[in-house]
Amino acid sequence: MFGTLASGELETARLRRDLGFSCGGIRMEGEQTQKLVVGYALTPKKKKSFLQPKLEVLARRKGICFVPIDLNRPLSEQGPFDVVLHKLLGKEWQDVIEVSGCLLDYQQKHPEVTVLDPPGAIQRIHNRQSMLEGLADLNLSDCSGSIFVPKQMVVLKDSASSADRAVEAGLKFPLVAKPLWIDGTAKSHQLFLAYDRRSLAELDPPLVLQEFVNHGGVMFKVFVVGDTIKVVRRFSLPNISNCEKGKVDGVFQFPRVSSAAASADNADLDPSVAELPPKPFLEALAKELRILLRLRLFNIDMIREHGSKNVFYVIDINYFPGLYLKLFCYAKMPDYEQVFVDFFHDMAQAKQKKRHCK
Ligand SMILES: O=P(O)(O)O[C@@H]1[C@@H](OP(=O)(O)O)[C@H](OP(=O)(O)O)[C@H](O)[C@H](OP(=O)(O)O)[C@H]1OP(=O)(O)O
Ligand SMILES: Nc1ncnc2c1ncn2[C@@H]1O[C@H](COP(=O)(O)OP(=O)(O)O)[C@@H](O)[C@H]1O
Ligand SMILES: [Mg+2]
Ligand SMILES: [Mg+2]
Repeated sequence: MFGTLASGELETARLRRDLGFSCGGIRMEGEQTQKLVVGYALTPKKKKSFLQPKLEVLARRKGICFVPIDLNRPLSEQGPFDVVLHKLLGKEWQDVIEVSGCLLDYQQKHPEVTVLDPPGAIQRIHNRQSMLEGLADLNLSDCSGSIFVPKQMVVLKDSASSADRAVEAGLKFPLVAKPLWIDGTAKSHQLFLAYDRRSLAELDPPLVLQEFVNHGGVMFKVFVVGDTIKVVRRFSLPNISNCEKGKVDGVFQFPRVSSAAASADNADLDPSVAELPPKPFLEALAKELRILLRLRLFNIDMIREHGSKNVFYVIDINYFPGLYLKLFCYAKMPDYEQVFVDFFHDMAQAKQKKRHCK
């Protein structure tokens, strides 16, 4: 009956069968009455990776359903939605959000609809300077760790003169050069290591120049979905020794060393490098970040300063990242389907309570 389905698909097919689905059919048994309608505006790639059948099946059990938003029609003619979930980049969605005032009008007419997440808050982390603003001032003093952001400088034009400004700003080489804007294209992930000031002239602004922090070649990706936190280990750039700093000149592009395929969760690593950040610390950090960033769906890339116990640097923040890696048939964030269903279910409960209180 299930032919040669991959294990994940086999499990989903079984789920559908147990729930009374005909394979691929939509007959539903055992589903709750509809509790939450989530309208989504996602790229085809993101829809494919996020709306895995297992997520939809588990969601329907809780009365949560996902409905695609038609970008060619006004939002007000669609729905009604309880939640608008979006991650689109580029002009098409900006038109929906801002130019035609579509999403803003919709929000004003339907204040009860939750927009995940506010476009302005997402915009802030699409810029590698503003994404990290305010993090170093977070009040985490009574936790088992401390958080910093690497010293960095924005170069908007003429990277030749940036060398002097970088030295004046006290930045120490090597520097990681990152595109200032994140636009969902591969270009916004083209990063370089610059070992000396002369090599900066070869880089194309707008950029962020960020001090490289030795961290033992392992980084931590901390996923935040509402109140839930999950942390995974990924391989990262190795330390750069003083000897190498003295010998190497130039600028070098490096690949996406910490992508989902570079999981270090099962690697045998030096605990002083690979030990996960303390849970209370991550909980306190996520709580502060939800307030600072005004986001509920994001992840942060953190590195532990090499040789320290729990001195961490946040180097990247991503909005609602891809959660399922089709290539390896596994969720980048462990149990992401159940985490999201619980997240939306809690939202449905809160909305129901609010309606009853009126
Ligand atoms: O799809 P993927 O697997 O490349 O996921 C990207 C993430 O890669 P990773 O989780 O490290 O594998 C990627 O994470 P990094 O920036 O590489 O740390 C981003 O979250 C990216 O979203 P955006 O384009 O920056 O808004 C994510 O892209 P989207 O899935 O959001 O398009
Ligand atoms: N300041 C830094 N110090 C050390 N390594 C860094 C630094 N910034 C980035 N890296 C390395 O480059 C990788 C990608 O950087 P990141 O800022 O997360 O860009 P992206 O958004 O493309 O993931 C990180 O996972 C880490 O391996
Ligand atoms: Mg990153
Ligand atoms: Mg990123």
